[in-house]
Amino acid sequence: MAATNPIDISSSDSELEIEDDEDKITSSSRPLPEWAVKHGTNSRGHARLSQTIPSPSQTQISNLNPSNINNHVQIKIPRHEPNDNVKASTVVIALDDDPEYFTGNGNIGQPWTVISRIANGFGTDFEKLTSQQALKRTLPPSLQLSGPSSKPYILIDNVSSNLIRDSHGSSNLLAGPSFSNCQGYIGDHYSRGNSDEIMMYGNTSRILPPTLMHGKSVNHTQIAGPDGHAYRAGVSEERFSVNDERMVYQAALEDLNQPKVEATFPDGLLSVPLLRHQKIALDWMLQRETKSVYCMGGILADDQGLGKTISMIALIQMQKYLESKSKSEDPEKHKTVALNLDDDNDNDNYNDNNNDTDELEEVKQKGESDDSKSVPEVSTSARAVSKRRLSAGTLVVCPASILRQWARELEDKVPEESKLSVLIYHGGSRTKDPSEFAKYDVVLTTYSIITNEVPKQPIVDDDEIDEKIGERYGLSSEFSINKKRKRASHVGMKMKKGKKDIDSSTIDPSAGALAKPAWFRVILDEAQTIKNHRTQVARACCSLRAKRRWCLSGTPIQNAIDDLYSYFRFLKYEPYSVYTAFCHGIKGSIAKDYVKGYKKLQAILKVVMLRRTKATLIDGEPIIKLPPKSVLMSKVDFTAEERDFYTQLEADSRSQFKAYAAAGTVNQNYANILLMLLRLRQACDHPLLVKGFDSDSIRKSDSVGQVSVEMAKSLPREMLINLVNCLEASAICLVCKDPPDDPVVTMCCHVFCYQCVSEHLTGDDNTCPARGCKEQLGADIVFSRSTLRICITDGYNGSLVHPQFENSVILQDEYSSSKIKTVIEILKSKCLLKNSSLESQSAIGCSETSLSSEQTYKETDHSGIRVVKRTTVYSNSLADRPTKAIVFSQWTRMLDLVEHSLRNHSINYRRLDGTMSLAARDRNVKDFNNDPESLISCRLL
Ligand SMILES: Nc1ncnc2c1ncn2[C@@H]1O[C@H](COP(=O)(O)OP(=O)(O)OP(=O)(O)O)[C@@H](O)[C@H]1O
Repeated sequence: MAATNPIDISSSDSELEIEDDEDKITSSSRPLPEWAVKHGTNSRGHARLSQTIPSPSQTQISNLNPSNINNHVQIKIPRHEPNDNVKASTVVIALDDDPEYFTGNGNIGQPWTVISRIANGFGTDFEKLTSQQALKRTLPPSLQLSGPSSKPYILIDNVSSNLIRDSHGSSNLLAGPSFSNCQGYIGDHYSRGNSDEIMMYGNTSRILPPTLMHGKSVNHTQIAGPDGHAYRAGVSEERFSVNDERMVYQAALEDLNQPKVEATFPDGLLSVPLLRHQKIALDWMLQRETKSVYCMGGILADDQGLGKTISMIALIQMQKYLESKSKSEDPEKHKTVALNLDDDNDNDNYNDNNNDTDELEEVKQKGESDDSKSVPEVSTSARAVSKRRLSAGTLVVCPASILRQWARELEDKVPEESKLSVLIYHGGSRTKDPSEFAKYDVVLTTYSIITNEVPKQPIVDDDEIDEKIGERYGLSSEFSINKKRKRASHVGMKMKKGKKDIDSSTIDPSAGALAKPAWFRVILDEAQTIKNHRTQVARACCSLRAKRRWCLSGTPIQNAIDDLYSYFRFLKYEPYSVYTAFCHGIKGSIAKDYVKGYKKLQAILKVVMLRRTKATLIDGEPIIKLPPKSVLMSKVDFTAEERDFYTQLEADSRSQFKAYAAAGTVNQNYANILLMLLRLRQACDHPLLVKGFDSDSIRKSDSVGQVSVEMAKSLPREMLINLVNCLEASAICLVCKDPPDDPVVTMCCHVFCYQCVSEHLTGDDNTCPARGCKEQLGADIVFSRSTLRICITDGYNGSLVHPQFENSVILQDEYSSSKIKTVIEILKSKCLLKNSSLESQSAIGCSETSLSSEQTYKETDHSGIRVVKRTTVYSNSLADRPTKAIVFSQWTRMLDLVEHSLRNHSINYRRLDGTMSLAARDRNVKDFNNDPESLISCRLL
């Protein structure tokens, strides 16, 4: 959720530095990076390099050049968001290389994102570019080098919505979607997510339509909707890259003719007024829910921070309001409508084949008789007339990190008189009785719980179809379609078989409570979580029985068009919810003629998707007015000692690499080489990070790492070896079913992504999430590869610290590195000074001005007619509010060191990291937002 006027300061490699290095990548004087670029790509076009370390190869490479040590600080002053809660502006500080920080986290259409990913995916392509070419293609115009700049390290970008997304507010960035994105970024972006993206580019050799060719101007009237203005955010013709399919697709997405009708929203249902674009969204959603014959729902794909949550809450409230109105006006009619609402057409067979009908009926009656008075109106209509199955209200599924945020929004944005009853279905003590759900208007739960409790739809056997689509460029379309036809019949058979499977799996006795009811509405927040339709989470979500279905996502397409299939499947958007139809109707059309294909896709999407960005105009006015955002990057110099340390580390790394090369063991040692690169980056943050820990144990040193090292030390060597073998043999995480990111193995020999299992270490439910395993988990019995290896090799910790530095002061906890010192200086200058002056102002009676106000004004349009326009004006008096700061790093060990300095300078802060329980996170987020005591609260991500 948002805050105002964040100032974002991140230290990282600057793009300028990265680009300057391009020539050097190909130079023989850079053997290590050259290898990293070449060998970092596997046979599928994935960059192994990026799967393993959290930074683009170019970033790593620049670290090896002593003249180009990445020790920069970037300062961004982004815009503020509409947030009635906002009491402060925010400073965001990134402490380590974080290309995401420059690129956003995967929004299509962000030029940096796209092009830097091309560079990752096609290391060789990138190598072929001269540094100037690369620079031109990579940097937004405002950042391109055209002669000496008077402000070489000050970047100002008022366009990038991704950056805004990253910094659009305290709670949003820290506890909300952005926090999860941040987590997802570390994991997804650099391992599986990034790989998929690279795969997409690997298949991409298409030429852009003429209108979108690089260097040619785009006729906006051709790509914009009939209203002539919409959806050009981040799409600048200068920025299009040849061969960039995603850009074409972005343009197509933004060409959707968006609705403009605003819903009339009764007073008293929300405690804040809806913004205009939210009223439009509400009207559109009501239409989708009430007027469409099938697929009652859709994808609300507004940009991050535009208020999708509040729009959905408005929808829930509105529907409840309409229903109670209709009931009071015509009770008979209401009954008929209610009966229809119970008709869950995608699972009609459910109870026909269901031996549990009686049981469900019993449960239903129990639910009704137990507490009929407390049953909310909204779900009553669906439930009361159900003769066949238990019904419940709205189910919201979201990542655990934003579960409380949803609860807070439902609490804060709904006035007492119209309160919705909300159940947070999470934690070990959650109810097992499905009839409980019927008592609530809204049930909030997480994707992990859905995955665990809901039987999965069968996987679509699509590999060969995919291959054919991928091969299409080399084949005549006829050949490829014929081939596909054969496959289609095969898959069709499978799907039919699958339908039976669904029915039988739905009555799976092991299914949890969530699988039982027919939900009135299911909302998937951060719906990109299900983008891979093969994953368990996606298949479980698709099995949920619901009348109305919604996907919320600010980044509806992250990797490829295939992402859409998963949404269509969930939404039951026929015929594209059937994979063969999706492949033939959408992918096949694009393969045949991409211009027509994308137009067709636009039309298909238009039906079910509403997307606006922060630059979207309504009647010529931006839907949201934000103050400018500034990005400032400053360079931090090492002290002499730090520089010596880094130079020595680099020299050691080089000679180690040469030794591998001489022995012909580069390939076998690629992980170690990546580790060396990682350590160079860490050395830029604080030399202590390099000492004594391997990469992943550093990241978890304050939680899983240290306690598990202690435990691992006490285990017999054979057991350790067995655990390492388990870890290395397992290619997928048992929770997300993707290749594990930050893999860890439990004592019961189950392998997970660290992030996936961490919920089971700190949450209420601490049983092993592997199916059928009931082991109790704890941080002490979850091991990383490096922990196990350290213990197997009798304490060797992989430290690359040269003996001459063993006792150096820079390797002490108390030592404040140059980067940390700079952070403290920035905090003091941007926050402390300003806030103390504010304090004195308020002492003499200055009042805080309101954040935003609806203003009506008259202006003359082109035809000379006076029109009345409304706009929301956000106060520019941000200077009047205290500034808060967010400091983030990808290494928790670094956060420890920053904390140390914050304490030394008596700076009040709260910490937030992925290892904390939801309750602890929630508490800290609340403190950060509300604590009047703190001049600054820094949350360390
Ligand atoms: N009409 C409104 N009045 C007051 N505050 C609002 C309004 N609309 C949105 N906000 C606030 O703006 C912030 C961002 O909204 P929200 O988190 O719902 O955006 P979102 O589109 O869901 O973002 P994301 O994609 O990151 O989840 C929240 O703090 C929300 O409370």
